[in-house]
Amino acid sequence: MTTNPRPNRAQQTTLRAFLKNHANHAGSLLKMSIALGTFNAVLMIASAYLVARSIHLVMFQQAELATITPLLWPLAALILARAMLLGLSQRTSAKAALKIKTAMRHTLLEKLTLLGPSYIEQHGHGATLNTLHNGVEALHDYYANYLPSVAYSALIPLAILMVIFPTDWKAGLIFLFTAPLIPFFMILVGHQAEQLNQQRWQKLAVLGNYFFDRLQGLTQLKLFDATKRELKQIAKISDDFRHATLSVLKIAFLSSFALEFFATISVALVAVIIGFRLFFGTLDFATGFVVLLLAPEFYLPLRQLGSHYHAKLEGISAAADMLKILNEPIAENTNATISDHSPLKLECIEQLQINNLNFHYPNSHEGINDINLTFAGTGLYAIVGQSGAGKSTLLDCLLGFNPQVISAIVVNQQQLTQPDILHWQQHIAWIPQQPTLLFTTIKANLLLAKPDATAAQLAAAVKQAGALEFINALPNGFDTHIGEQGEGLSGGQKQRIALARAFLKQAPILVLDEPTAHLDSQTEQQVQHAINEYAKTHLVIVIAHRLNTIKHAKKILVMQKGTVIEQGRFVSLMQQQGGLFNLVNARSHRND
Ligand SMILES: Nc1ncnc2c1ncn2[C@@H]1O[C@H](COP(=O)(O)OP(=O)(O)OP(=O)(O)O)[C@@H](O)[C@H]1O
Repeated sequence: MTTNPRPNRAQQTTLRAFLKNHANHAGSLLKMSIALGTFNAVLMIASAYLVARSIHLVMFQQAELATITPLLWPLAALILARAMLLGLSQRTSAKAALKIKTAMRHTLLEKLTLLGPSYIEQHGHGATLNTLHNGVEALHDYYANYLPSVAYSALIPLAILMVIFPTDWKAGLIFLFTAPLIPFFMILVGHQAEQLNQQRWQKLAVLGNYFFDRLQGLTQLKLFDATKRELKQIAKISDDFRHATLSVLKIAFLSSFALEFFATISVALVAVIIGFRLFFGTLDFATGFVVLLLAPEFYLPLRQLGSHYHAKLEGISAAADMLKILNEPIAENTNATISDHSPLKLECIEQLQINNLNFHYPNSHEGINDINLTFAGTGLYAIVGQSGAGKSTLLDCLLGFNPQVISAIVVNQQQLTQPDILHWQQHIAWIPQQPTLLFTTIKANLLLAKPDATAAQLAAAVKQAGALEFINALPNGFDTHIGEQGEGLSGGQKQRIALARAFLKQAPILVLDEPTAHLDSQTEQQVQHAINEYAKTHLVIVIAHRLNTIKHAKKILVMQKGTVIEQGRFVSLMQQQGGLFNLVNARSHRND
């Protein structure tokens, strides 16, 4: 995982512009929320006038209840309207934030899909998850609270000044000169707080990566008796994070205290001056009382801006991580987007070609070179080679996980482009070495491939994968809940569920990585038979080690050091005594 240095001034401007641009996803909702909030403030000013007038009538003109009733009714209506406006405005801004967060997650996921799994591996699953989840969540307060409060801090004091100046210009002047104190102090502490908050986010990303890694490898850590050591390390990283959080909180408390202090002093100053003027009779009670009622309301939006300043810091720090993902260049065709409207036409696969495929991992010489292959629409193709020969890399490129080289793939004479990737992937069923099974029932896991599958289709696919017997033997059959990553099932059982899911999808291309690795010899035969049957009508590409798989292949592709060194049928390749011959011999020696 890499850590971001603190963004400089130009980058911060970019981050603010980025957050502002994203507000456009719910621009009208945000504007509506601000308009409702501002209208609420206008009603507040009107109710202050009504309250002051009523009290003035009662105290100085001994007015009866009947005299002030015409003032009290509108006052009650104003109070009710204000409560409704406040609720509506908050609801609208929350809705806007939700819309923006959804759009942001969508944009990030699209970009991550384009960048492929290698980007996530390089930057850490925990850190990426942190950006996608905590980062996007941190934007909620930014859009729902901070942005509206920026608008209120300008609009509401302005509205109050507009009515105070004609009423009592001296009080207006006090408001005018004390108001800037609050934003000034906020900017002063904000700079330091921004830096500390950025550091806090970096520490959170490190913590996320560390937790994710250790949780995944918990069993192995236990076996190596390394849990205590790791716990110490986790405690240390958590402590670093705690210190970083406390530093931010210290600044936040300090700034809130200062803002409250300035606001209170300003209100007190107005109150003292009004008091003196009332005492010396240079001001009438109703005017003085209106000013006193409006004084706290004048500073309230500025105080709220101060209390939401933390949301701004969080938003900016989270945006830095997001922008890093979104600005990550894709080697070729950087303007490409993933589209649901791919021009690719694929009713069935007649031919699949890989032309001049060259791929290298970022900052590394490792990868695959000069791959040129042709696959027919049906048949079993086996990819073999020593560990590190480039088999998985080749499959990753074929599956569109490395979008920058997608144009090397030609299907039915159509060259793929980046917008085709999603559409292309829908035509492939893929079973990696460790297939993903979700924390739900077996049935739900199977239906992921074809949500509308009938019970008969489900049973047929499961039977074909040799999984029907063991699923039926489970206490709840298809409704048995399995843990995360298929916890509660054996390796072979997980593999067969994944296979059944692939069969259910009936994709024209089935790609498998070591499909029989975890199976006993009887199940291996069953599964191999099922794969061979599927290959009669579909294209099956498999990374294979077992002789059984290789022998039945229509073509074997032998890889070495990132290139395909030979290809052909088993018997002829063995007769050539080349790469495959050496591999088979080395393996049989190992087994001896
Ligand atoms: N994310 C990565 N970053 C950098 N290099 C990588 C990455 N993944 C793989 N490699 C390198 O690329 C080469 C090909 O790896 P690949 O995983 O494709 O081999 P393989 O034939 O599938 O190996 P195995 O049979 O052990 O799974 C190896 O030298 C490997 O070290």
